[in-house]
Amino acid sequence: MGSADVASAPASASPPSLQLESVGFRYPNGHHAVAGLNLRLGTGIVGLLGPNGAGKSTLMRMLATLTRPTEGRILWNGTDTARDPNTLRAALGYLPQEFGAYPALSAREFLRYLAAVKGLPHAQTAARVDACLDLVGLSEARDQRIGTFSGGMRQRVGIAQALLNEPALLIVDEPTVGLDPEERLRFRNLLTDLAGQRLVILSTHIVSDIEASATELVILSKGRLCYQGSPEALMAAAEGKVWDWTVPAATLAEVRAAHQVCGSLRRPDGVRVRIVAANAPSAHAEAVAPGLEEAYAWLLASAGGV
Ligand SMILES: Nc1ncnc2c1ncn2[C@@H]1O[C@H](COP(=O)(O)OP(=O)(O)OP(=O)(O)O)[C@@H](O)[C@H]1O
Repeated sequence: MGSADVASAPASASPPSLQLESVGFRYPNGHHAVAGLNLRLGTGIVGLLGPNGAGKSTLMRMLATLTRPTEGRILWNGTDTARDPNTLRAALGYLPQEFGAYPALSAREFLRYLAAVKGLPHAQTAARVDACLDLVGLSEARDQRIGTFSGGMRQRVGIAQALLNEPALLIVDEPTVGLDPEERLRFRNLLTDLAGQRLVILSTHIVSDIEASATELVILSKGRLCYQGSPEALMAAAEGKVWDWTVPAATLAEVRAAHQVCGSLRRPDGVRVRIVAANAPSAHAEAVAPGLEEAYAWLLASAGGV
């Protein structure tokens, strides 16, 4: 199988459907980390965004069937994942936040080992492993020990292992943490290539990770859904709420204390700040078209969830 086939052809022929009905999760200490989530997701790249502690990892672990919701139901193609986790697991590729690869093994050895653990038919393993390594751009390095890899290369090994079973559902948790800008860009492009007929759920608190790729956004704040929809609609909702204002450098601390500043740029005539606010912070401030980062900041500010 060529790499293009690997990229575009998940195991299941029918389009994926993931449905959450009033899903919640309460930790044993009583902390309600996720509450009342209703979602319907199909093919595409879903960016799951939220500030630290919003409940993203808790949700990802429930979606990956590592924990069960303490409230509500998660349905994969109509099957309740609490009653029958194996239907979803057979279709799942998962790259957790902490991905442990064995540094003493080569990428190829490691993937062959995982293919055996995942129960892939032995006759197909060698070709499948090489196709997955090819897809993530590690063909040339496949016989090198993982211990010698950069952070970005290790993350690509993580994606390759998640693709072994041709998943219809690919879940990736905070994949770009610790990567340099070039590796981040490469990783983002890879995820875009992988979308095809899959549902890819990418959790992050970094807006630029999903800016170019997400077809849909799911935004959590304090365990609750505060937005589901397209990036374009989120930006449209912030229209007229983003301001460009040049202030004297000496007043910057004061401006930061009084307003929500989501960017600043030093200029010879002062500091140009980007502010999200319902009304103009000054008669000298000018409304500008919101970027996704600013629209996200506006949503969180207006939801009181920053
Ligand atoms: N084992 C646990 N017991 C109790 N509370 C927990 C536990 N794990 C996480 N939490 C709490 O649940 C909430 C959601 O945590 P979670 O890790 O899901 O958030 P997150 O959005 O993934 O954040 P981050 O981006 O920091 O990983 C947080 O308030 C966190 O402190």
